[in-house]
This record gives sequence, C-alpha cells and structure tokens, in this order.
Amino acid sequence: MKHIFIINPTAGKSDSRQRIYDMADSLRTRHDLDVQCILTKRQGHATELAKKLCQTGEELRFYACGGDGTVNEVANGIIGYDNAAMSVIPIGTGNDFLKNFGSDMEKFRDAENLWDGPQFPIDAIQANDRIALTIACSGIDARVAKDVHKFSESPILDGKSSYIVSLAVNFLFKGIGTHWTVTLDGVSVEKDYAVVAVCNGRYYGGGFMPVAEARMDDGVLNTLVVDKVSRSTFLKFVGPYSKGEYHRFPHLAHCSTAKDIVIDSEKKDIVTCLDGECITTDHVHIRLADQKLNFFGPDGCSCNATARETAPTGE
Ligand SMILES: Nc1ncnc2c1ncn2[C@@H]1O[C@H](COP(=O)(O)OP(=O)(O)OP(=O)(O)O)[C@@H](O)[C@H]1O
Repeated sequence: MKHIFIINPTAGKSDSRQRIYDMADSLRTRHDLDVQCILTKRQGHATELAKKLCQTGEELRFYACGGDGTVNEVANGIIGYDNAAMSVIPIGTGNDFLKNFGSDMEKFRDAENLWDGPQFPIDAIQANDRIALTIACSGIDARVAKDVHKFSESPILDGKSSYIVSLAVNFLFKGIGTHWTVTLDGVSVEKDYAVVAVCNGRYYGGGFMPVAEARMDDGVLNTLVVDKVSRSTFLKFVGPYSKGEYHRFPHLAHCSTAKDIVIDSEKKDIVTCLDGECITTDHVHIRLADQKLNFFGPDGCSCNATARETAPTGE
C-alpha cells in the first residue's frame, strides 16, 4: 500500500507545505509506510495525478491536502478505481466537505489519525462530466461562490466573511433570478429561478447548509429549488436558508428527492458550483453517480455526523 499526499500549495491563507511534509515523514519513520508527497502545479492537476497513479493498479491511499477544490479534484481522479481510497487533510480556506463530519473534522488535521482508519463508501453527484461530493448548486449561490475566491484573498476575511461579501456584491449589483427550464424526473417548469441546490452533503459557501437532512451515503440526492424572489424577500430568506430552514418558506422553496435533474437555458448563463469549483454552461444534467467514492477517515467518524434525522414539514 502506498500513501500519496497530494498538496495544493496555493490552498488556504498560509503555506502549510512543511506541516504536511512533517506528517508524511512521521508516517515513514514511525510506521515504516511507503509515503510520497506531490505538489499540484495548476488547476485540474490533482485529478490528472490521482488518475494516473490509480491506473497503475497499486493499492493507494490518497490524502487531499487543500480545500474543497482539491478534495473535489482528487475525488474526480480516483472514483471508479477499486484500488484507491481518499481522505482529506484540511489546509484550505473553507473546508466545507469536512464539516459534514462534525467535531471529528479536527482529527483529519493529523495524518496519524487517518493512515490506518476505516474505509467506507460515500455517494457522489454526477454533474455533466464532473463529480461533486457535497453540493452541486446553480443560481445566485453559484455566482456568489464563483466570485468568493476574489474576496478570500483578502487577509482580513475568513471563509464565511468572504462568502458574505460576495453575496452582498451579487445581491446588490447582479440579478437574483435567472430564466431557466428546470426538469425534475421528467417534469419541466420554465420560469425564473434563484437557486437549484442538489445536495449529497450539507455544507457550502463557508458553512451554509441548504438541506440539513442530506446524508452522504444513503443513495439519495436532496434537491432544493428556490424561485426568484424580490431583494427584500431574499434578505428574509437567506438566514433561514443557510440553516436548513427552507420549510419556513414553502411558497418559495421546494425540496425533493428527484433522481434526475436537468437545467436548461437559452443562454450560457447557468453557473454551477461543484464543491466550490464552477462551470458555466447552458445545460446541466445532474444525478447520483453510478460509482461510489472510497473514503477513509479517523476511527468512528461519520459523514452524517451533523445530519438532521428527518425532513421538516412546512410551518
Ligand atoms: N499549483 C496551483 N496553482 C494555482 N492553483 C492551483 C494549484 N493547485 C491547485 N490549484 C487550484 O486552487 C484552487 C483552490 O484550491 P482549494 O479549493 O483546494 O483551496 P481553497 O480555495 O483555499 O479552499 P476552499 O475551497 O475550501 O475554500 C482550486 O481550483 C485548485 O484547482
């Protein structure tokens, strides 16, 4: 078994490379493991690296060292390879993926808790030709996420503050709704939409949680569709939305467990964020991925640690 640390040197606000090298060294010396550290050189490189290594057929454990973008890229590289599994060492800005593990997130910071941890499958979202692990969101939230990186470079803004600033800019200077046809399990409705969030997990945008009951290993995607709203309604809605309280706005937000989600537009104006990585297109087709992702983590951890037991009913 080989242990591969894929490190994004640009992730997060400070350079964490040395800390990762030290952890890798510690695994070598304390446990006599075959360990390799590889730095990514550009966007998309983590997927290329992981896929190439998986194709050797060797038994591999990957550690995605970065933020959600790096996690997403390594997942896209290893999914479908039985000889590979991945975990995460969070050194990014937001690290929303690991929030699904609740307080165990802290244990992921030390490879000592990971290298012999249990392996389990988690679901993945197939969005066009890409995989997302947590949320595939289209609409104003995706436009906010697309812009968030501009603000997260500021030394005075943390993950959530960067998101709030990006939200304010999009809210004030760009429209809330976009005219699309959204098709859920074959039923199409053409109108103006604010958000279509397809959730396997629960967090995005520095901690926003659209669907609190989304579980990452139940074979179900929870899709929240939000109509275009006025600015004043949006202001009332966004707080509850970020806490999974969509049920307080049944006239605006509809949650379903549709298996097949398609968004079409006459223009190339659908921004879709996949674990924070954005694509822009005029057609998005989203469903549960055929393959599950092999994941490993600290003993006893659960990707559903913070999940609400059942879907709420409207008030
Ligand atoms: N060497 C590199 N140079 C420039 N960009 C890179 C490099 N390696 C990876 N990237 C890109 O950096 C982007 C940000 O990475 P990542 O999301 O992991 O960190 P982050 O933005 O700090 O964290 P988070 O998304 O959790 O807030 C990704 O789009 C990734 O593809």
